[in-house]
Amino acid sequence: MTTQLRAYRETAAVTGYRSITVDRVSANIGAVLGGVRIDGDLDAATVSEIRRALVEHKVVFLRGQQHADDAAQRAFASLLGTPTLPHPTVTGADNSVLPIDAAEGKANSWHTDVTFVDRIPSASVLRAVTLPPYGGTTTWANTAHAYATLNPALQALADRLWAVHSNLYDYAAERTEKAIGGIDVKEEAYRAEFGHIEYETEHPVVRVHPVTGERSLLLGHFVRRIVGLSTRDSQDIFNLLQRHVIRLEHTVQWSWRDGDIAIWDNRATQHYAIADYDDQPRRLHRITLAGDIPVSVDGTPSRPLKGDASHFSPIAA
Ligand SMILES: O=C(O)CCC(=O)C(=O)O
Ligand SMILES: [Fe+2]
Repeated sequence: MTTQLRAYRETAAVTGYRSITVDRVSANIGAVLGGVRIDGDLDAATVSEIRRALVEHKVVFLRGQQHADDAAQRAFASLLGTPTLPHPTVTGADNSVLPIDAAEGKANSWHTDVTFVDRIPSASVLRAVTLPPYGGTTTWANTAHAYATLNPALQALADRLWAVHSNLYDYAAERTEKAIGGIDVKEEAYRAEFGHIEYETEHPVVRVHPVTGERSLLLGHFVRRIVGLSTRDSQDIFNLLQRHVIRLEHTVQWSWRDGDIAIWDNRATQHYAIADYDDQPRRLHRITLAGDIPVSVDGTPSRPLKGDASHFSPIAA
């Protein structure tokens, strides 16, 4: 355990939670927070406890926030971090609120958000707007726990690897899957917009968390290849590590209800939105918080290779 992590854990253990309640959903990831009604006026103690619960449990859930609209969500998110463009290429009606709408595509593939740029978002705040009558759960995996439970020999291997992440990941493979049900025209347009500028960044496969000092595996569906390996070796090593990240014991699955909000630490998680609700409408609104450039175990920062994402910087809340 690093000194940074030990110090962090000791502080957390001594102080406990006073302003909010924190109930684990499972052993390794996820907690429900109580005693919070979101708006822009939460007191500093509550905000700092929410932040702490977030880095400790990786994804936290708030229930009963039916009063919240986009403005309240944005005001709340601004207390936790700095809202940013949700994505360097996707635009929306309001550029800090990203509608996640089934009509425009389904995120049913394991990923960490926006890993193809150097400054990966630190966290996201996702609010249920329209839910299907069945299905439509979201699953998160704890990538720090995944690293911690890897065999030490594999940890040592992963510590030395770097991966290239790109927004032009294998859409063709996705299409084959989609072709079974036919390709939605709007979805095609969304994909065209999403991929119209290529971004590529080299990230360490193991990043050190800037708050807790924990090591975590940085992979997911934007990975194109592992640096220096042949295509086959690259695929095999990716599969070996990615399979470990998404072991069910490392995950939590959330059944959305009206008024729910999920907040995840995008520096220590992957997620997957399960597409098991047929053609029922489903819509959530996401506010994305700016993050910093990952660093490897020896302190080397990620390197952008293609695409200028310098505009992908904090915007005014
Ligand atoms: O639809 C969901 O539940 C999550 C979608 C997603 O990947 C995201 O909001 O980043
Ligand atoms: Fe996502």
